[in-house]
Amino acid sequence: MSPYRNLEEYNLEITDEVRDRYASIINEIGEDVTREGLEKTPERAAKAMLFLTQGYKQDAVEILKGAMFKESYDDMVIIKDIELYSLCEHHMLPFFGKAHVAYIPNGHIVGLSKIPRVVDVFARRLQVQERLTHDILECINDTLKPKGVAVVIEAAHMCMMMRGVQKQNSVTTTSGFRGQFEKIETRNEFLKLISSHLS
Ligand SMILES: Nc1nc2c(ncn2[C@@H]2O[C@H](COP(=O)(O)OP(=O)(O)OP(=O)(O)O)[C@@H](O)[C@H]2O)c(=O)[nH]1
Ligand SMILES: [Zn+2]
Repeated sequence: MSPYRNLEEYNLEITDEVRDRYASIINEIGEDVTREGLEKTPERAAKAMLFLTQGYKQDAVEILKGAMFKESYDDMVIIKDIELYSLCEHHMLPFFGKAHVAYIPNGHIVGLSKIPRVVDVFARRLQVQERLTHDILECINDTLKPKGVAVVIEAAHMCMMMRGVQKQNSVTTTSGFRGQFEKIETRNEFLKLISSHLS
């Protein structure tokens, strides 16, 4: 089953303007938007773009606040290998990979599923990988107010693969650390755990 819910569930509506602009682009590149295979493409493309940028309409703080529970557990919580798909703001081409997120609770834990949801809220916007990393980091830090938070993102950028420099195997890693993760031992423990296949 697809991990993604359908568009209707998100209550997204495309506008005629977005659809018509996709039609113009298709014509401009030398295609015939009236031929059978392309007839519905402007609408599909508009829907896809709306889906991929739905993060602008979502509130990551509300998502976290809705599932914070008082709990005295104060060791590291790691959610690793969260798949993410975003769009680079320079070319509007995908970059995709994995996010690894950890926090050390400070009186509250958060529903586990909310961390990947927060990743999606910020990933489904026009982004650069660095800002995406910090958006996730600062949102968790400011809302949950943990003793520490860490975010690592590893991603491949289609704008570097399909075009431009055309490098197929380069992966970009970005990271951010706050609170106790600024201490080298805590940071190293986190980095060791996300690179382990057993954790
Ligand atoms: N730092 C950063 N750069 C990114 C990201 N996504 C794409 N880029 C880069 O954005 C830059 C835009 O550079 P420009 O020289 O203005 O654009 P360009 O002529 O299309 O560049 P090339 O990709 O080198 O052909 C490129 O170097 C991309 O690799 C990202 O998430 N973070
Ligand atoms: Zn790009």
